[in-house]
Amino acid sequence: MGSTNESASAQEKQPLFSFGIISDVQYADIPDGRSFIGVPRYYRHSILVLQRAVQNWNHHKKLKFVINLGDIVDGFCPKDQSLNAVKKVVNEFDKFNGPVYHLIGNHCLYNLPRKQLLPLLKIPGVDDHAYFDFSPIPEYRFVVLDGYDVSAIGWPQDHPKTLEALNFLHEKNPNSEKNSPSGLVGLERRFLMFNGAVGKEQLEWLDGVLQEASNLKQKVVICCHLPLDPGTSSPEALLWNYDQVMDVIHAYNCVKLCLAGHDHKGGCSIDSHGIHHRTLEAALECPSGRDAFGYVDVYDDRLSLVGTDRMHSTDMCFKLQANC
Ligand SMILES: Nc1ccn([C@@H]2O[C@H](COP(=O)(O)OP(=O)(O)OC[C@H](O)CO)[C@@H](O)[C@H]2O)c(=O)n1
Repeated sequence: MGSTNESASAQEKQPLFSFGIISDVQYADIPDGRSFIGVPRYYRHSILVLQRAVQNWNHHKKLKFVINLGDIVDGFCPKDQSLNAVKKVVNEFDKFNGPVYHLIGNHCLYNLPRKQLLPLLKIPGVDDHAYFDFSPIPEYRFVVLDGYDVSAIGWPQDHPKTLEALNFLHEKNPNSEKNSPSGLVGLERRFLMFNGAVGKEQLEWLDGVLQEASNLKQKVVICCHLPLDPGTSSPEALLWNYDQVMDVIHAYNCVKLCLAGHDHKGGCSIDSHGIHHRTLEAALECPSGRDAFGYVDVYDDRLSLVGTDRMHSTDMCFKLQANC
């Protein structure tokens, strides 16, 4: 009897706060198409998904902020329309009655260079980097990683980061088309041009942030466009140095969830240290009338993703036996 009452009262517990989520809108004013492997993509419809998401988030009334996990405009957007397309999507996000935190993705960088993109997305990074953190309540901290810190896209062609990325790809991927995983085996299939890495300085910054969060007894949610755990993603979508990033994260006990986009089908996993990983289903892959967005209720002992339509709901307890 007691346990029934206890579980009823646990379910009635109010969240500490909630936030909205969406990923891979990849809007473009072009006809429907398909991904390289043939999955349908609805470039014009995706902005309607975003509009319905914003309506839903505003209707909720208690969402503290929204996180966009990246790729707001598709690489097939005609380049003379890129700026207007980015502004158009940002304008839709701005209809949310609260702050919106944007992450950059590869498709954003196919359209605009970092220098131009970051101010449009109001990303508070330094020196054209797109990593930052914020603390919506004293008990929680959000860490946004820049997965294209070392990357062959977005930086000027002669930039040291571009050269570092090209050298890395040359070493790791023998194909002349560096977006092709042909011949690469297992997790090596992540060494593709449309991915990137977290650089040394950013790794040191992450370590410092997690140290500080631990000292403050804060729980941490990591956000990165590129997934950080092979259990939640195809090998082709992983961050090049996901293992180095996870080594830093695993040195502390404060991280509870890693959120990602990029691998459009979505996924979830719990890693060897009990950290939840959740890759979000893409707005771009919603046919007419379908949706993929959600919000997360944050508690002191769990995070509960409430998904709409194609975005699955996921309850993420801070224990190994979480329902995922
Ligand atoms: N085998 C492949 C796959 C892709 N490409 C080309 O790479 C560019 C980016 O691909 P795209 O599928 O558009 O990237 P997304 O960020 O939307 O999705 C990431 C994946 O879902 C990760 O699993 C594009 O130009 C493709 O044509 C390729 O050449 N070879």
